[in-house]
Amino acid sequence: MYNLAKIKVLGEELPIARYLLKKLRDKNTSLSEFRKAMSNAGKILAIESSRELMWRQEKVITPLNQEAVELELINQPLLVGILGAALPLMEGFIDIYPDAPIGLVAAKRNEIYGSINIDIYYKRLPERYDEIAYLIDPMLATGKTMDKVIDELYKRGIKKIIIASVISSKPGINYLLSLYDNLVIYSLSIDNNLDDNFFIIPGLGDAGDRGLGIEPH
Ligand SMILES: O=P(O)(O)OC[C@H]1O[C@H](OP(=O)(O)OP(=O)(O)O)[C@H](O)[C@@H]1O
Repeated sequence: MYNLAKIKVLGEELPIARYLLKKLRDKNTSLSEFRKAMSNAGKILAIESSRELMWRQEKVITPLNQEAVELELINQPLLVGILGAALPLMEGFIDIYPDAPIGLVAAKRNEIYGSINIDIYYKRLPERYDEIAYLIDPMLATGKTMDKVIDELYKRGIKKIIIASVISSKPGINYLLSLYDNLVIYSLSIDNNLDDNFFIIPGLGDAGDRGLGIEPH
């Protein structure tokens, strides 16, 4: 099913990913613990997906005046976060890639006649960026928000998009795969279903409300 795409589910191979998912899914997790777990999820997503970026060898001289050859990024990836749930997850990415430029998009999901419509109401993206972009959002539910933002990124010259999410739904991934054949997706978990309100189940609830500490109105 996922022949041309690359999908990495970190919870299948990294115990720490399951440990973070336990914290994030538990409805009794406090705000500070939730944020910490999100930020750590961002770090492991950033680290595990570093193989998707372009690196060059670079020589350094150690304090013992010895040469060592290690790696440096050829270009910084653009870190694009979808507000507001992505904020604590972005923190982890920024820790790992402190020199990376940041783009922000805010999107609202509107339910109309039993389906979801996306309204992008804020965009702070470069006019052109001919490099790799991360698309960072803890939840990939129907996939419609990501679809809108992917479109914005391709219009700006982005040549490869790495989706980084904490929980993705099977229907949401299938929706994106039906539209794009070259997606790279890193997620801590893939959950099977969406409920009648298009929330991922079992999921972790509303990642925006839980990570920001308020319900908007
Ligand atoms: O895959 P989709 O069905 O498009 O849904 C995913 C979107 O829903 C959540 O945001 P939400 O609408 O709750 O906004 P918030 O982050 O501001 O709370 C989530 O953070 C994604 O942005």
